[in-house]
Amino acid sequence: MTNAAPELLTLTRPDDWHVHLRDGPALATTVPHSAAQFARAIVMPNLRPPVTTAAQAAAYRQRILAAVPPGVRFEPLMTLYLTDNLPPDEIRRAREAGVVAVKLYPAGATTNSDAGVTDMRKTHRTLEAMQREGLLLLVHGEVTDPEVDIFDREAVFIERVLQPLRRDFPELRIVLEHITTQDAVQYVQAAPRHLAATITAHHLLYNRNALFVGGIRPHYYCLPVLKREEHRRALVAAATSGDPRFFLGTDSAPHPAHLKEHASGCAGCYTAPAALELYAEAFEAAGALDKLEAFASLHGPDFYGLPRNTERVTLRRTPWALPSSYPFGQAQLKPLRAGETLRWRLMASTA
Ligand SMILES: NC(=O)N[C@@H](CC(=O)O)C(=O)O
Ligand SMILES: [Zn+2]
Ligand SMILES: [Zn+2]
Repeated sequence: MTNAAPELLTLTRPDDWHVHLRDGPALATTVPHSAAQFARAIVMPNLRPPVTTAAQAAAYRQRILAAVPPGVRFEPLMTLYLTDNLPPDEIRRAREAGVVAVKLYPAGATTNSDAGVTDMRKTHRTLEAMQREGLLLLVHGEVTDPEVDIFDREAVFIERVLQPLRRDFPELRIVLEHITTQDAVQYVQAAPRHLAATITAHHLLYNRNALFVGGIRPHYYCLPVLKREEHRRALVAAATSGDPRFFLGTDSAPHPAHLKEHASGCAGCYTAPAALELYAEAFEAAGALDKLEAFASLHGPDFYGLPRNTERVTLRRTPWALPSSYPFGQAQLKPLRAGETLRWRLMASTA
């Protein structure tokens, strides 16, 4: 196998179906990184305050576009943040403004989720409107019940929240974001239709040991938190299986380095600058580089009902050192694998 491994890997230009670009001066760092890697990205709405109206989404989109480097094609796909009182009327306005999806954060589940949903029943009329207007529901799938062990919160969410939700809204298209467990893989595989999942590069590459190698390592801390090796293996098997219900979503989630290296460090891994390289590493380790294109570039647009990209990109097997940090407004931003050598490198894309 290894001596047949390719030096170059060319694929349809990929998209990122889950990314945090943040706002303000952060966009000068995050947007060029994502635009160098991806043609389109589903932009998460967990700003402060969150993006809850069509008008806010349209304005945020313009700020993102203003940060795209000249000559680069990058299309931000906008989302709204579901709250207990997002009016059903806003869904039609959102669709007309080009918003493609609404994001469910259980209140308190993750970064900037305090405005999230406290009780699903409060959202039912809005979910009906989404089902009618064809907007997707994107889900941070963890319960917040402090009685539930943090490593079980995804599995419990599926049983307590997702299962009833799918029964009540059978025509709603749902993406279970950044899945981390074998339970989630099996649940998605068992669903006949309208359910898919994104998988991050870091959950394909690491298990929970990575958080504690030689001391606590905050740059490996994200939510949902890394899980046991058996779960990582289930994610790799799903991503490399060719099953169209699994596709790429980096969940690249930048935080200033001083707030990650902190007594109460923020959750989120910044992977955008080398996202495709990290996925290639995970697929290569599984002997499945031939499955990367479908996962990274084909399954996502197919599920969202959007055209596939026509440009191609090339990855080259050549060692290079990832920078140890980037400027991030007044702060520093440390990517996952800061200063380390990567095996693959993305070359410029071609038409
Ligand atoms: N993944 C994370 O750990 N953090 C994300 C939020 C999220 O996607 O849950 C963030 O916005 O920082
Ligand atoms: Zn999340
Ligand atoms: Zn996220």
